[in-house]
Parts: sequence; structure tokens; C-alpha cells
Amino acid sequence: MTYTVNCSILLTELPLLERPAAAKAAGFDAVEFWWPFESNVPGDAELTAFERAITDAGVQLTGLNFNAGNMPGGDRGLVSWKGRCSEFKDNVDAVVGIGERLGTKAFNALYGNRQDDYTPAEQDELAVKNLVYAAQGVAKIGGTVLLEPVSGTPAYPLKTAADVLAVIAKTQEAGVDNVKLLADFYHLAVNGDDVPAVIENHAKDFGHIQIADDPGRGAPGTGTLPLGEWITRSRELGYAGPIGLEYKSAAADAFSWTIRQQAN
Ligand SMILES: O=C(O)C(=O)CO
Repeated sequence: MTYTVNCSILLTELPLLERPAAAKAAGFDAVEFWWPFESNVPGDAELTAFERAITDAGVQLTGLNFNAGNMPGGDRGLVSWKGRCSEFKDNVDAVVGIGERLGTKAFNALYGNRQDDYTPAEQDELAVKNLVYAAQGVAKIGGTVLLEPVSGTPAYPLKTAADVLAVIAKTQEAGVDNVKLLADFYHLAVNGDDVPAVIENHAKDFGHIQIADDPGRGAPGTGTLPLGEWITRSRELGYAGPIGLEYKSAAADAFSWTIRQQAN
């Protein structure tokens, strides 16, 4: 099983730059991050420090989120955010640079919360343009843009796989074929989507899978979701990528479920 440790939600007791090495020490060869910088376009020193933390740890950065705004403050992406289009585009260029240097291929573009001052149609129109820009940018390095249904943020409009697939269809009409569904089984389940049906119908086209259990967004086994079953079925149907571990847990206990799994 190829897992990739999401170092923005796990190992958070440690400074960010120490997390890749901690993931390696815990037995993993791959990590992913939400946008790890304060600035939209980081300077050379910041970029070098982040990239060295990955390469010195001997892990692969499998995934990186585009700048999604102030996440602790509730923002969930710039893609549909009217007024921040040039910022988004500048960020795409920065992300492509990181991806090129680290061999990263999957880039998660959080869509953005609804804004009161604009119609959904206006925001969706911008979103498609921005997604096409991002898709063309990452295509230069063989990359894929991921689009994710998210829970827990009422103003975030993409709640189900169908919501995301409808946007992806518009990007395809606009001429790009490298925007893919990020199937986060936790977000989908919390939002009431039919996860087994999503897997049956779309697993071979998933751009990425992430997992957390529900309730609580904890490690597998802390809730009631049949995550192992869903992963196995996705693999049978052709999903070949890594599984992102995107759950909350104290570092000391974060990966004990994998040891229990090996023992069984
Ligand atoms: O905001 C979240 O919960 C995410 O999963 C971001 O990737």
C-alpha cells in the first residue's frame, strides 16, 4: 500500500520543516502538503528551505495544494474568488516551479467559498478560466490539477463528487483533460454522498484518494467508515495512485493503525 502523509494536518506538533523527516522516520516515503507558505509567491530562501526539507528527508512530495487563502480563518481556495485572479495565476507559476524541482505531479486547487457580492454563475465562470490556466501550467510538467469536494464549510459549493465532475466537464469543454476528482472519502461521507457508488462509477478516473474516519476526522479505525474496503475496491477498479493520510491525530499515535493492520 502506498500511503502519503499529509504533513499539514498530521505531525503538526513539529515545526513544518521537520515533518517530512518525521514521516520518513515513521516508515513513509511520500508526503503531501497544503500550501505551506505565508506568501502567495515565496522568495528563494523560503522555497529552498521547504524543498530541502523534502529532499533531505528522502521522501517524495506527491501532492501540493495551491494557495487557498487563510485556511484557519475559513477560506477554502482562490479558484472562484473574484478579485484574486491575478494572485491565483501568480501562485500557479510558483507551484509549477516547486513541482518541477521536486517531481510532484498532483496539485489540489480548492475551489473557494461563495461570495455574497457575485452570482454563483460569475464565480463559476472565473473558476473554469482559473482551472484551465492551472491545468495548462501543470501540464508543462506532466501534472494534474485536483478538484475536491469539502465538508465543514457551508459556503464551499462543491460538496459531492457530482458537483466536482460537473466543473471538470466544463474544463474539458474548454479544452483541458488534466483536471481530476480528488476523492476524499471523509469529506464525501460527511456530505452524505454515496461513496460506494462514486467508487463504482469513477474510481479509475480518480486523480487522488484521501482518507480520514468519521466521526471526528481521525485515523482509520477511530470511526465507522469502511475505509479499507473502499480503498480495495478503488484499486480493483483501476485507481493506482497513493492514498493520502489526511486525518487528525496526536503524533505519538498517528500511525499505530498501520501496525495493527500489518499484524492482522
Ligand atoms: O480543507 C480541507 O479540509 C482539506 O481537505 C484541504 O485540502
